[in-house]
Amino acid sequence: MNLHVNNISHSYGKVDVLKDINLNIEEHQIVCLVGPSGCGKSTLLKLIGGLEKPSSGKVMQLGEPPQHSINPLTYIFQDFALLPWRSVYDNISLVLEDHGIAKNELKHIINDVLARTKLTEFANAMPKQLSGGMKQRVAIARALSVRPAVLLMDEPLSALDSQTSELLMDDLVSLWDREKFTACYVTHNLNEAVRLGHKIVVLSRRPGTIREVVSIDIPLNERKNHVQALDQKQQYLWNLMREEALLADKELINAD
Ligand SMILES: Nc1ncnc2c1ncn2[C@@H]1O[C@H](COP(=O)(O)OP(=O)(O)OP(=O)(O)O)[C@@H](O)[C@H]1O
Repeated sequence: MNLHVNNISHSYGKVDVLKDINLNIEEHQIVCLVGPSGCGKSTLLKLIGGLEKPSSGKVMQLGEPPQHSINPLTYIFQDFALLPWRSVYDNISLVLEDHGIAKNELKHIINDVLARTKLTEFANAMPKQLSGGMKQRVAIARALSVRPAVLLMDEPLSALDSQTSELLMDDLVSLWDREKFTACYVTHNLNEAVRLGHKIVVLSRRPGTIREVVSIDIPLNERKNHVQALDQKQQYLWNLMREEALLADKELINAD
């Protein structure tokens, strides 16, 4: 399934947040949204996920979601959003319950996503026993278990230290390699964007418009061997954003 963002503009009251956004999210691609603070990245993700309705324009779903998809547009949040009183296994089963899935099938789905995210031996652990990186892996496993058409990821690594983020980026790349998924990934971290994005959408300051869409053709699993090319892309992105990031930063300070 592809998503087409068709001429979306959005305001909160008198504040214009997004203006004339047109964007394609193609099946099996990871599209990263970057841009200065407050430019509307998370808002755009919410509009794409249907959590909010745009002031004008629409998001079109083209084609069918994967077979047996329980939740075609599935979120992964920065703060993991696990229930502390449920084990890893039960946090995943939570999103599958009440969908009429036979017990055996449910077990199969959960064991499969636990294996894919290397969590099998932690099935019975409670969230408080897990590191931040492990918690986010559980959140990723839970999201994959519902067979999403598009994963909507809002700064999923930003609560983690840099080494853990590195490991999780590797995990995301190998998950994508094994079974291609489609994702829209909000980040303020340009290193994440160049490591994970097939397409990187650079938004301007608020009201966010699309300044440029930068494509990276290097396969995800080869990117670590192309440090120089990625550094150049990252520098290019930063040059596009630098002045606006400085202005956005000042705006926040002035607003205090
Ligand atoms: N529910 C809301 N009601 C009113 N204003 C909102 C709401 N959500 C976001 N905003 C405002 O819309 C603007 C864009 O916010 P958004 O969180 O989408 O930006 P962002 O690019 O994700 O920011 P950041 O990089 O700082 O996380 C901000 O000025 C924010 O204060």
